[in-house]
Amino acid sequence: MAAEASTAEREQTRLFFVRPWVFIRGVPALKFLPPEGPPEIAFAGRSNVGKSSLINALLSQKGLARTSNTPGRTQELNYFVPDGYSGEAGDLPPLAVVDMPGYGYAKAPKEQVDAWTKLVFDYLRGRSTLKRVFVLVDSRHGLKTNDTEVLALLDKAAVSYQIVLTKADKISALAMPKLMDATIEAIRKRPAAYPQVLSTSSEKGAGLDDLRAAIAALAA
Ligand SMILES: Nc1nc2c(ncn2[C@@H]2O[C@H](COP(=O)(O)OP(=O)(O)OP(=O)(O)O)[C@@H](O)[C@H]2O)c(=O)[nH]1
Ligand SMILES: [Mg+2]
Repeated sequence: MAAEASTAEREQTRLFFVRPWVFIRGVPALKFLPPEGPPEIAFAGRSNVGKSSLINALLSQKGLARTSNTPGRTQELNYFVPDGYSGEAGDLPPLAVVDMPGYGYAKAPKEQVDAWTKLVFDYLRGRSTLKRVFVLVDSRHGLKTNDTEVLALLDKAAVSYQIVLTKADKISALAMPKLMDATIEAIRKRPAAYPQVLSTSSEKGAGLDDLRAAIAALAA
């Protein structure tokens, strides 16, 4: 259960998310990253878990991040910032949100999968301004081996991460508490894991306010 937020905290969160956000840059390789400076948060997870959909739902902007039924939709590190900032040196936003290519998609050509995986892993372990990685896990599947590999990498690099169980509307109300308990147990001893696990549905809007509050707190 999230701690009760004060009225001031709730107002800060609302103001943060009420403004429009814009796409500023797609990064196909690390040398194209924007200058390091503002705090960044990233959405990582297996292909098709709902990373781009969750960003759109959080920012209340359908179509901002491109989504698809077909895994492998997001192919670059896509940067989103509040409107009015270019993200260039001297015009840095209070926070950048990064949508990432998914990992674990076996059907794309091998060179492409290898390139995405390298990009994702290099970014996750090497970006000093990365405040937290939200590792999204499909509620129907739970943590898989390649998720655990990513968690191990983040533990090793000491990058804070938080698990978000996505597509909560796809499992029964009875199954969710069990999955939640199993997930909390699975991360209990992981050094860089944030102990609170969130569940969301981009489709139904569930869990979004808790995630927004977590993000606004990271930008403060
Ligand atoms: N029922 C339901 N479907 C969802 C939800 N979130 C995403 N989806 C669907 O899942 C599919 C994948 O969503 P995306 O947001 O494109 O997933 P992604 O993780 O960004 O995928 P890649 O960029 O390919 O790695 C789309 O068909 C979405 O409509 C949700 O909360 N509930
Ligand atoms: Mg995507």
